[in-house]
Amino acid sequence: MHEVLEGITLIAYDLDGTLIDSVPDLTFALQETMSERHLPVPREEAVRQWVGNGSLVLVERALGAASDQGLMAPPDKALVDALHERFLHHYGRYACRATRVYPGVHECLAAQKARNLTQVLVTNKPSRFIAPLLEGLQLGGYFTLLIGGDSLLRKKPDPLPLLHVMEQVGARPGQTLMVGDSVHDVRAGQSAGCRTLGVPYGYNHGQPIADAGPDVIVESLIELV
Ligand SMILES: O=C(O)COP(=O)(O)O
Ligand SMILES: [Mg+2]
Repeated sequence: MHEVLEGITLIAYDLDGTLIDSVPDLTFALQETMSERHLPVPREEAVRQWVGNGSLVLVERALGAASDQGLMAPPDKALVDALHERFLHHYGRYACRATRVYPGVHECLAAQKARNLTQVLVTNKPSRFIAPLLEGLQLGGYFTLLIGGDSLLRKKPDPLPLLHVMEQVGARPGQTLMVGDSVHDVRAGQSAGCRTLGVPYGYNHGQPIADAGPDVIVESLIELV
């Protein structure tokens, strides 16, 4: 067993960029959203830099980038909100089209289940997409709790989602490991007093995850088997 799991009873996983590569479908939904308004469509490499703070911020970043490039007027709140609604609509239709589970994820989840560790999901993704995605990718059945970016009053990097899940399952911070791909996961984990583990293959706004200072970095979750 990997030493980072010593004394751990609860593992909280981030979703996008940690368990699944969802950027192709997020990109497609964002492209549909922008193109139906005749706005410039973003490329996948750009979207990869923008994911991490939930869907509203994703739409804001797409509009902000287009306006910074002089391709449109600065967006007002009404436009951001309207496009966010359309984004949610399109993503709801295509969330599982090209999204893939990263190597080692199934094996890791099955191994911790066999060890009787409690596993929960703490993502900034809107909660309505979580269960259908997990079902579609055969990842259902591992998680005791599913917390989305709109489930509680505040989302990562705020510690609230982690404090909530620890309270719900009766785990102390010292018994809890936060696993994620971005600085927001590491900050949330650190602020909640948890152990933190980073993966380098996801989305961290183009920065190495080491810069966020997690306790441990693993190349793949297979290392936790
Ligand atoms: O929806 C996002 O922006 C990121 O979601 P995550 O917290 O699962 O990485
Ligand atoms: Mg993530």
